[in-house]
Amino acid sequence: MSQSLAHDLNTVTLFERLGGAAGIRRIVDGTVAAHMCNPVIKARFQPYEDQPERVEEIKQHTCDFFAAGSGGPDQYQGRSMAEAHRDMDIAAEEYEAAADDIMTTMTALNYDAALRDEVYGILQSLKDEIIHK
Ligand code: HEM
Repeated sequence: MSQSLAHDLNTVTLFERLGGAAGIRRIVDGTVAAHMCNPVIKARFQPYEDQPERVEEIKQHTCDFFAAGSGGPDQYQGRSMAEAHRDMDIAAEEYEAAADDIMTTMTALNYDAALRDEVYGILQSLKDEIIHK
């Protein structure tokens, strides 16, 4: 067996370890629900409460973003992170609150600490594109 085929057979992508599209959807649903009651950032998301179609579109884009970035088959069709968040003036404290909501949701869904740390590292790598400087 060639080296690269052996490698492909042994590599389980992050997408698969997150439980594929269904796992990512559960994380995104739980995280959006957590954002809606997180005192640091809820004001950012509450205006969308009466726009269920827009919420669904944002959730779909977020699912695709994580799927595309973790080795899944989906294409991301939304805006770049810098473009989507540029005009929001997001503070570092808000960024940490959003990342905490993702970690809390992953804990509630029984993802282990190693997987949570891996996702947290990816989130940190996006920070500069999202917060206001
Ligand atoms: C690593 C952290 C984050 C990721 C990966 C992320 C990801 C995304 C994605 C994929 C979208 C959809 C873009 C589109 O539909 O074109 C989005 C939209 C949005 N994000 Fe984030 N985001 C992050 C952090 C934050 C933070 C910290 C806030 C505010 C506290 C925030 C507030 C929003 C809002 C309000 C929208 C809707 C924008 C609109 O309707 O135009 N995001 N985000």
